[in-house]
Amino acid sequence: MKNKKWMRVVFEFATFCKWKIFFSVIFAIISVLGGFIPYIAVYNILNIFFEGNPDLKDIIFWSLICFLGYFGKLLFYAFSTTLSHISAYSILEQIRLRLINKLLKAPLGTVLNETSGKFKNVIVDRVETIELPLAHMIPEGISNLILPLFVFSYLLFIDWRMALASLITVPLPLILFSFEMKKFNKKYSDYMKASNHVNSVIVEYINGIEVIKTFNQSSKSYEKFSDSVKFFKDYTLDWFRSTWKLMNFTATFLPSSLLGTIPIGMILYINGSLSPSEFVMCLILSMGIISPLMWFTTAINDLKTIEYAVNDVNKILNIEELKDNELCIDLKDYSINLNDVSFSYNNESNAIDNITLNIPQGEFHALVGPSGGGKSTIARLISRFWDIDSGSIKIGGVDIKDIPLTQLRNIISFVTQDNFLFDCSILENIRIGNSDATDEEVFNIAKKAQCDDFIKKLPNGYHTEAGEAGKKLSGGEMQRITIARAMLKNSPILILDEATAFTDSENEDNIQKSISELTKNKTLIVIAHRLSTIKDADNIVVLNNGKIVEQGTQDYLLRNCNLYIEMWKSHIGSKSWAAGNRKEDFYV
Ligand SMILES: Nc1ncnc2c1ncn2[C@@H]1O[C@H](COP(=O)(O)OP(=O)(O)OP(=O)(O)O)[C@@H](O)[C@H]1O
Repeated sequence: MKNKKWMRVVFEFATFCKWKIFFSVIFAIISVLGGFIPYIAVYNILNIFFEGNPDLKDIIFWSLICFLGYFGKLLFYAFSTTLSHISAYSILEQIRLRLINKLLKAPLGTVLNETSGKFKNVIVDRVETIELPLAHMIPEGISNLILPLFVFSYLLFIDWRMALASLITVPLPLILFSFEMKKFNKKYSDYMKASNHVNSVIVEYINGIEVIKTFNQSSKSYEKFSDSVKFFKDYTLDWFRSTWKLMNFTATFLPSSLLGTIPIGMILYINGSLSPSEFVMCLILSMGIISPLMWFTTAINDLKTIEYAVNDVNKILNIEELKDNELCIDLKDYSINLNDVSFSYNNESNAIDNITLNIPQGEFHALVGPSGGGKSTIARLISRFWDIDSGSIKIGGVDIKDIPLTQLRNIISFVTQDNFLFDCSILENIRIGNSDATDEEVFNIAKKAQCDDFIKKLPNGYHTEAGEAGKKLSGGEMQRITIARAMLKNSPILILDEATAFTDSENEDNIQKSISELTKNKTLIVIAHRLSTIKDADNIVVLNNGKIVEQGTQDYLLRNCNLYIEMWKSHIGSKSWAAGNRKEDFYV
């Protein structure tokens, strides 16, 4: 979807419920007609009185007509608003489904690069702001536009001079209002910026509350928070102050049509060109023209709200999707080949520079090197979080761009240090790895992943909710649950990105046991800072500044690669330091 105008986008989403919208419009028009009937009835009742000798039957008859008109108006208004609300919520549902679908099809890297708060803000909050105006636009817009037109036409029919007199208060506020509207777009855009800033500061404040308290930053960060809240209040009040005189003048002067109809009506009545019933009727009708039109002053604001929300939605819908294939491809094996691969995140410097790497099926390869060397980037590119800029990445001899994304996701398991648990039971959290797995299979896998013992100790065992359990689980235990999940998935290629990064040695031991179960007979890529965890790898690739410095077995690297030797020494140093300076063998 290119940068379409926001109204077109709304219409596009509205097409699938077009009949509901159509009938909402029809019912709104019928409701307006119903609302117009009392005017006719009142005119007739007035005539009966002014003609003298009023007949009670006629008055009751027109009163009933009046009542029926009101009843019809309310009934069809209810039908119209019901349909318009159903349509609005259906449109919201469609927008949200399209957004979620887009996040699935967009490059994972692009999604992860954005803060989750931003997506949540658009998908939940901004989309919600569309509902109210959208649901009320049809019934209220139609009745507030068509009813005054009918009333004005009826007024014209009774006496065209009184019809014009009823508009006497319109020109001045309209001219002043149109001047004010010239500034509206800019003011609204600044208002939205200030509002978004407050939102982001609040989200940052809540997300970072632990750091704020730990580092005793409460007064400083509170200042940032209170400043932005104050700025928002000041801006909104300034805008309000700059317009309140005009708005109040418009709100009181514009609907005062009696200022025109009473004096002109008096003159016409005295001249004898307006009967008493026509005079009274014109006064009543004139009061029903302008007030409904005042609704459009608030509708301008509502339209802007929709415009901004739809534009935010559009930004997400415009994210370029990864090209995908439908048909599953036969792969000869699960080897991985990177051939002359280069990739840059920002089109400036290459995070990965002309990397060539062959990982035969079933082998264990490790990526090591200083921070920022490109280890995680290689892992993400093999999983196709992003498409590479040049070269090729093949699995089983097939370019990963030609492998359907669902197939690629099935053959690769990516275990990172972010142990995300969904808000469901531990059992279901593990079952995410394979939704067809039976409870027994989940229990067995949990045993292999060294999870069974601690899960059983939770209040409801495997049925404990992850949120409740999360507070009682250590980082290492959560890690083993995600490893169990990956074991259940049982995909032929495994990527472990710093999987043991933040665990103590006791936990590391358990994790190592679960990892060795997980990795049996798999093509394995491990990114690790703890070199002891990858010392048995078939091949260790040392990366620095996006390039391969050297590769080989641990023995080979300890003899030939200075960078690896330095890394190994510092690893051994930190290990022995952690163990109370007990010197360990150089080869652990
Ligand atoms: N999402 C991103 N957007 C932009 N640049 C990125 C992104 N992720 C990484 N980089 C940059 O790419 C380069 C390689 O980063 P990468 O995360 O692959 O290194 P690494 O070797 O895994 O580092 P570490 O050991 O610290 O995790 C770095 O210069 C980093 O700043």
